[in-house]
Amino acid sequence: MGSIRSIGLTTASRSSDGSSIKIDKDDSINVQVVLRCRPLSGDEKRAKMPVAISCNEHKHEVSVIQNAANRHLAKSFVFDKILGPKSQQKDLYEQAIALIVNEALEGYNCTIFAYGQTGTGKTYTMEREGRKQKSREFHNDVGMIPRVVRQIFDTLEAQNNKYSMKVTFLELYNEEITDLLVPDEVSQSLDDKSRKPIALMEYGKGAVFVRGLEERVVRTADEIYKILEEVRRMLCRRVDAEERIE
Ligand SMILES: Nc1ncnc2c1ncn2[C@@H]1O[C@H](COP(=O)(O)OP(=O)(O)OP(=O)(O)O)[C@@H](O)[C@H]1O
Repeated sequence: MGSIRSIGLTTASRSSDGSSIKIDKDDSINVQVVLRCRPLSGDEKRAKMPVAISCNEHKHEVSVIQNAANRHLAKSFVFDKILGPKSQQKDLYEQAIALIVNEALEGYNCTIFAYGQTGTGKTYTMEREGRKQKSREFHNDVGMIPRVVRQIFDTLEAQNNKYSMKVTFLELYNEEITDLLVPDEVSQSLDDKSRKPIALMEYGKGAVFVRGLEERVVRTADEIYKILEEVRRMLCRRVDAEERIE
């Protein structure tokens, strides 16, 4: 069972003449499912594991190979978009993510999440970090979250508007919500009364929000990268501590 980690960005943007941005009140929900197939890993290749799928990006179709010897295709599935094993992070970003970020900046509520069985590439696709030394340039394998953060700030700065931004960062695991912006040391030192309750609340029409999450005001993309790094380290420490207990 995997966990869901969600980093939330709340932006309020105001044009230079002081009028606020227009938000379309259309409640319709538009869901797109993009399938990304990762290449075989080094270990899988060494173990001579057969390739189990065949991607047709043009037809938006993936076929499951039932018999690897004669490449018999058992079943095909159609998605809104397919990215095959040769696809790069940049391809996914340009073809499926950048547009959603533009919509979020126009005032729509948008969510991007990765879903899949363990080892399928969720962390690689979403979180992978890495910038070339002393440069704004990303390495090729940098994931979606750092790219989204950069696009948001680049767009807001280019518009020369006033804006404010807050981030939240939570983990949902085994039906429990953990606020990742409250360091483990702090959360363990609080007594029950001082601890902010974290609950998933509904407010009409199926919309939900998480009450009691820590929010941090951020002014630059680097401040968000620092938070991501801080949380990544905290999670590594947590995994180490759990392994020591086992
Ligand atoms: N598109 C890709 N290209 C190259 N390597 C990839 C790709 N996707 C994933 N990998 C590699 O496959 C391995 C598993 O990926 P990852 O850890 O991202 O899976 P996950 O879905 O997050 O797994 P878990 O649910 O267990 O956390 C990693 O070594 C990662 O570097």
